[in-house]
Parts: sequence; C-alpha cells; structure tokens
Amino acid sequence: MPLRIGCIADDFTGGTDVAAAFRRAGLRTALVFGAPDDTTALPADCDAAVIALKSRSTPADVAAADSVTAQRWLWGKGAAQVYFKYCSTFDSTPHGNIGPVTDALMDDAGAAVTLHCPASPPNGRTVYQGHLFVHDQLLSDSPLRHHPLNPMTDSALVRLLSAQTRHRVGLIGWTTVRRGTEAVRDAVLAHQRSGVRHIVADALTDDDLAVLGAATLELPVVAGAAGLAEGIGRACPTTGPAVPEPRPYEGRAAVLAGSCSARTLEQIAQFYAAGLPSLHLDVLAAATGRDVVGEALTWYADQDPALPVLVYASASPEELAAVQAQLGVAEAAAQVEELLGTLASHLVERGVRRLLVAGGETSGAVTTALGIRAVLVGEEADPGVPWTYTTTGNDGLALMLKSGNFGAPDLFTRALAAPAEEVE
Ligand SMILES: Nc1ncnc2c1ncn2[C@@H]1O[C@H](COP(=O)(O)OP(=O)(O)OP(=O)(O)O)[C@@H](O)[C@H]1O
Ligand SMILES: O=C(O)[C@@H](O)C(=O)CO
Repeated sequence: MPLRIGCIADDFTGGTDVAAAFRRAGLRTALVFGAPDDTTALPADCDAAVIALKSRSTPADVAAADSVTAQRWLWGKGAAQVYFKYCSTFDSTPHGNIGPVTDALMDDAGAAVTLHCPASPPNGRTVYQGHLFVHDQLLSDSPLRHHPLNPMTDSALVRLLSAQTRHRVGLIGWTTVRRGTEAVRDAVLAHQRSGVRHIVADALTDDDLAVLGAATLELPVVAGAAGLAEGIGRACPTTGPAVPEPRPYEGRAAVLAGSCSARTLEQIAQFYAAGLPSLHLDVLAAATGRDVVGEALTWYADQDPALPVLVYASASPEELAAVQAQLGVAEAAAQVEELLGTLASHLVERGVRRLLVAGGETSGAVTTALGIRAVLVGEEADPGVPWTYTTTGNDGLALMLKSGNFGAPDLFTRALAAPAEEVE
C-alpha cells in the first residue's frame, strides 16, 4: 500500500513529535532516522512516514539539498503530499532554514503556494494575527528570547518568513479560519492569484488546525509544527487501524539523558526522589581517559533488574558552563554523545528492552549507536512523546525519544513503571 503522506522533520525529537501527531490522527506511522537510501525499509502498510533529519542548524543550502533528496525518496514510496515539520517556536534566525528549505521543496514539487502554521495547542503554541505565542506570552517575550542557538526576538511570522525567502508572504487570519474549510481554500486561491507563495495561517485550537488540514490536503508541500500535521492526518482517509493489537514488552528498562533542558532536569529529580537507581556520568573524568562507561556497567550489574535505571550526563546551567569552559562546547558535546551512545549499545546487549532517551542530539547519538534506521510509532506517554518500536535489526526494542522540554515531570517513572506494549 503506498504512503498517503510523507514528512521531513528538521530534528530527531521533532520527528518523534510529528510522528506521534500522525499516529494520533489514526495513521499507521513510521519514523526514519537520518537520510534514507535504497536499503532503508519501511514497516509494512504505513500511511505516513516521517524522515527525521538534523537540518535545523546546518547551512541552509545543505538543509535544502538534504530535504529535497528526502522528498524524492518519499515520492518513491507513493507520498502525494510532503509536510515539512519545523519547531513550534519557529527556531530560526533571519538566516535560518525554514524559508530556504520550504522554497527548495516547493521548487522540486512544482508547487505554486504553501501554507505555514507552527501552532501546537497542547504545548501552548498558538498563532494569532500572524504572531506566535508561547502560552500567554509572545514568542519574543518568552524564554525562547534567550535560546542559545536561535534567540527568537520577533514574534511576527510574516516578517520572520519574509526575511528567509525572496517570495511574497501573506496571512490568513483567524476570522477566516473560523469560517471553515471552504473559506480557507478560497483565501489560499486568492493569495495565490495575487502572487503570494507562502501563507501564514492563524490557529488557536486543534479545531482550527483540523480546518487548515482539510483545506490544504491537495497542496504538494505544507509546513509547520506537529499540530497542522495532525489536522492533515485527520482529513486523510485511512484504510486500517493505526496500530495492530499490542502485547506486553519484557525486559529491563533504562533512561539515558543528555538533555540539560529545565524539564529534563525536573524529570531526573523526580526519578531520584522516587527512590529509583540513578547515576551521573562524570564527563570531565571521561575526557581524561577514565573508563566511565565500564564503571557505569559495573553499577548497572548491581541494580535490581525489576527497577528502571537512569544514567545521565545532564547538568545544571552552572555545571554545564564549567564543563564547557574546560573542554569547549563541541568537545563536551562529543564526549557526552560518545558516552551515552556506547552505553546504549552495552545496555541493550545486557537485556534492556525499554529505553527512554532525553534530548534531540542525544537521541541522534543513541539511535546511530544502536544502528536503528526506522521505527513504528505507538501510544504516547505525554503529548509528543510516543513509544516507538524497532521493526528491523534490534528487534524487540521499545524506544522513547523525548524532546528536551517535553513530558510531565513524572514522565520517566510513569513511562517505565509498566511494561511498554509491543506491536507487530
Ligand atoms: N554534562 C555535560 N557537559 C557538557 N555538555 C553536556 C553535558 N550534558 C549534556 N551535554 C550536551 O548538551 C546537549 C543537549 O542537547 P540535546 O539536544 O540532547 O538536549 P535538548 O537540547 O534539551 O533537547 P531538544 O533538542 O530535544 O530540545 C548535547 O549536545 C549534550 O552532549
Ligand atoms: O515542535 C516542537 O516544539 C518540537 O517538536 C521540536 O521541534 C523540538 O526540537
């Protein structure tokens, strides 16, 4: 059965987030890590496939070329529409990649017009009069103003996007969205006739996103965060159940955390407070050649197999700054990713079958170390945080990849308390 929809996500945990959205909409969804090639196999009978790239912060021309290659692969699997998933906080600078990647995908598809909406209401992201809000604050007043890589100091999406494309950018405001699918379709056509190529649309609720999804089903390229993807998914006809009958997963459970985001630090503290075994990795010691992985494995062997374990490199802003000052940012990150990737392989060899990974970069390191190319998406533990299941190699592994700031504070303990469910 050919795919109904293909998706390109600009980072790994964003890929998990959008794959969960398609799954929620009732589509049987596969998630592919990294650029696929002729040897990449999708699980059988998928309605949607998400390719998770790492293109958010790469040079724009590289991001555009990689995305076009991914789009062509998705077309080869039958996808009639390609959704470009970027961050719900529109992470990019005036030199950022959202405009160039969307333009490249549209040029390749021969598309005359596209619609953008980064709203993600379950995570408090809404768009009104073209301005992006994070809960009750404008994006530019929110903590994202201080993001280390992409400080967001403007909330006006038409202006942000206009700085990233040479084409005209227009707006479909909330009053039109409230009038329903036909009104949005008419507004898209009117914009197209007047020479607008990128349309930003308002959305405050999932119902608004369902209207936008139904109105854009025929566009070759659509862009935004997970919310609009779910709206499109809901408008797609499906043939079968999203996920077949699950059965319980056996095996040991572990969390590997490399995210230093505030929410991940809370989740680590909650796991520790629940009296569960946790171990902090000493990154500086590893950099001096100490066998930190070997020590962690000795510690792991002593733990009660019935309990989940947590191993983390995550650090408070002060600790992080100290390590980065000593090793340099890139070397510190490389150390952490090497440690957690190697540890993941050893833990799976030693019987871990449920693995929760915190952080986008960390998730990339772990899936690469485990050689996991594609997974099938299952139930969410929290919005945007689903269990996923390997279907080739490493069979029988349940994997949860968590974006740094996603999940409730008790996610680690709750997700690993009961066995995850396996799908066929
Ligand atoms: N103790 C540490 N010292 C130095 N760097 C660290 C330490 N712990 C983690 N890091 C680095 O911090 C970065 C965390 O990024 P990661 O993408 O994994 O999390 P995140 O940014 O919270 O997640 P997301 O991208 O999903 O929002 C990684 O590059 C990791 O290597
Ligand atoms: O859209 C979001 O906020 C997330 O999926 C994300 O992209 C995190 O990096």
